[in-house]
Amino acid sequence: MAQKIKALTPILTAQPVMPVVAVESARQAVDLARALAAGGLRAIEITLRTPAALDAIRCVVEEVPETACGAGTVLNARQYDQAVAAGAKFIVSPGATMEVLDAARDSAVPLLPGAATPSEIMAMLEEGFELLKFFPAEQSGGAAYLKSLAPVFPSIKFCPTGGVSTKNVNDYLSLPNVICVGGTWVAPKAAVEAGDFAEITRLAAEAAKLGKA
Ligand SMILES: O=C(O)C(=O)C[C@H](O)[C@H](O)COP(=O)(O)O
Repeated sequence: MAQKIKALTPILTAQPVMPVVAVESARQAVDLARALAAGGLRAIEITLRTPAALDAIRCVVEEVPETACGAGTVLNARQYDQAVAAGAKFIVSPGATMEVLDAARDSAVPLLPGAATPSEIMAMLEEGFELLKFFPAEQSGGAAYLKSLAPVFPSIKFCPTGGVSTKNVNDYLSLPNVICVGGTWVAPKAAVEAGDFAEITRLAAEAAKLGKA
């Protein structure tokens, strides 16, 4: 098994919801990670979609040790290595390329690669990856689509991300092939910009109570 399942599983099973965030500064990321952890969400995916992301990962790893800080939107080996150097505990990719899979094989830091179709899932199985991100979840067919994959791919567990919200989260979490979900709703941009971290703690606490973990 190329995937470091033993390292990845505890991170994905510790909480039902993985907060996916894009941060403007390292300070904002630290405040956010603390607010989420206070609500019971102690893993966070900081996407490499802002210039502050790598610095943010570095600071969260140092200053919020109770949080498992991962890097998201990792699209190539260079970003994989940069995220690992920043201290990321796990790497998330919206899809999967041979380059990213090779980077994962060479690293102690586990990868959650993305897949959305049966052929993509079969390619991941061939490469030894069984914990997958399902992205973009809602837009690709949602919980009904994932449910139909379960009997065909019994060994695969997904983290659906993209369009998951309080409205549909239970549809996903009730499926046998869902290990957790990813989403931005627990850290809304407006609350982050307003510095309303109490609201984020409240949303995190609500999310932490959902089924699964
Ligand atoms: O950049 C990535 O690799 C991502 O994972 C993108 C996220 O899945 C979406 O940002 C989810 O956004 P929501 O639909 O608001 O929950």
